[in-house]
Amino acid sequence: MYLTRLKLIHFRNYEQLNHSFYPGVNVLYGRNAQGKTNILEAIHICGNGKSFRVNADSKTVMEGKEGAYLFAEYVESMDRSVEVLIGRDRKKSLKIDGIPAKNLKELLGNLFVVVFSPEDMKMAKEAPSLRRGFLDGEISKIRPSYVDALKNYTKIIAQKNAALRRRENRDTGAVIDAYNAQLAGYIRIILKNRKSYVNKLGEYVRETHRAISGGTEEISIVYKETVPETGIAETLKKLRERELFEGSCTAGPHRDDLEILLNGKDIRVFASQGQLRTLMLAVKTACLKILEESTGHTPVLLLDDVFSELDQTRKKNLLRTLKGIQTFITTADDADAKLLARAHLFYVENGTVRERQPG
Ligand SMILES: Nc1ncnc2c1ncn2[C@@H]1O[C@H](COP(=O)(O)OP(=O)(O)OP(=O)(O)O)[C@@H](O)[C@H]1O
Repeated sequence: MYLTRLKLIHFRNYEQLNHSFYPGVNVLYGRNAQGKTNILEAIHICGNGKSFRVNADSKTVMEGKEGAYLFAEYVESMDRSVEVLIGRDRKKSLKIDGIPAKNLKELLGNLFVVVFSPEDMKMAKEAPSLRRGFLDGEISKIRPSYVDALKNYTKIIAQKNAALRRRENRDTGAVIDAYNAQLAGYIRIILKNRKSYVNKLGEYVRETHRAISGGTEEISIVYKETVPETGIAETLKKLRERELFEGSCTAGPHRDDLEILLNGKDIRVFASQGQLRTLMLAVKTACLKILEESTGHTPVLLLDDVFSELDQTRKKNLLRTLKGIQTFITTADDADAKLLARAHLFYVENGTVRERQPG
C-alpha cells in the first residue's frame, strides 16, 4: 500500500497543499519549524483518525481558521481515498472512497500507517503505562474484539477500586468476589493477546535490530504479568485480603509491564541514546511487519527525525531494512538528505513542498 497524493487545506502551517508522492523512500528535508512533521501528522490522521502529537485534533487547524481538510489518495490494489474534515469545535467528519463514514472505527483498517517519532523513545524508558498503552494500541489494530475486552476490564477495575476504597460495607468481600468472577474472563483474553503479540514482536525486533546494529547486540522482550495466566481465579482470590487492606486492585493487566533487555541488561538503565533509538526503530518495523502479516497490506511508515543519534553505519543499515515499504522520513540535516540521495527528495519551506528533481 502506498500514498500517491496528499491534499491539505488550513492544516497547521499549510494554507493549501496538493502534492504527489512515490512508493519507496520520500524524504522531507528543510530547516526547523517549516512543516515537515506536519506532513507526517496529516498522513497519520488520515490513517488512524488521530494525531500522534496532540490529543485534541482541533489544535491542528490553522490558526484563525474554522476547520482543516485532509485528503489522502493511496493505492491498495486499486486507487482509494480517505478524507478528514476537522472542525475547530472538535467535530470531525470522515469519508472513505468518497462515502461518509459513521465513526472512527470505520476509518481504521483502510490506510495503514505506522509512525516513529522522538516521543516514542519515552515508551522504552518511562512509566509502564506507556508500554501497556503501546501494546494495547498495536493489538487493537489487528484484533478489534480486543478493544471491547480491554474496555470492559477497565470499567470493572474502576468499579472494583471504588468498592475497595469504600470498604464501609460488611459485604465488600462478597462484592469483590463478584467483580473478580467477571474480571477473570477479560484477564484471560487480555493476557492471551498481549503475550502472543509480545512473542511475535520479540522475534521480529531481534531480527531487525540485528540488521540495523550490525549484529553486535541482542535484544529480548518479555511480558511481565502480575496475575499468571494459568491461575487467574486462584490468584485473584489470594489477593483479596491484601486488596481489601490496601483499598485498591494491586495486580492484573493494568499493572503489567514489558521488560526489554539489551545484551541481558535492562535498557532503562544501560542503553545509550543511539541504542534506544535503534531499539525503537526495530520495534516500529516489527509492528509494521505484524500489521502486514495480519492484514495482507504493507503499511506506510512515517519516520520523524529518526537519524539524529544514529551513526553512519546504522543509518545505512536502517535504509536497507526499509525495502518494499513506502517510507516518509523527515530531516533537518543536509548531510542526511545527501545520504538519501537515491530517494525522492522534497524541500519543505514555510508550509510549501517542492520536489527536488534528480541530477
Ligand atoms: N495550528 C497551527 N496553525 C498555524 N501554524 C502552525 C500550527 N501548528 C503549528 N504551526 C506551525 O508549523 C510549524 C512547525 O511545523 P513542523 O512541526 O512540521 O516543523 P518541522 O519542519 O518538522 O521542524 P523540526 O525540524 O524543528 O522538527 C511552525 O512554524 C508552527 O508555527
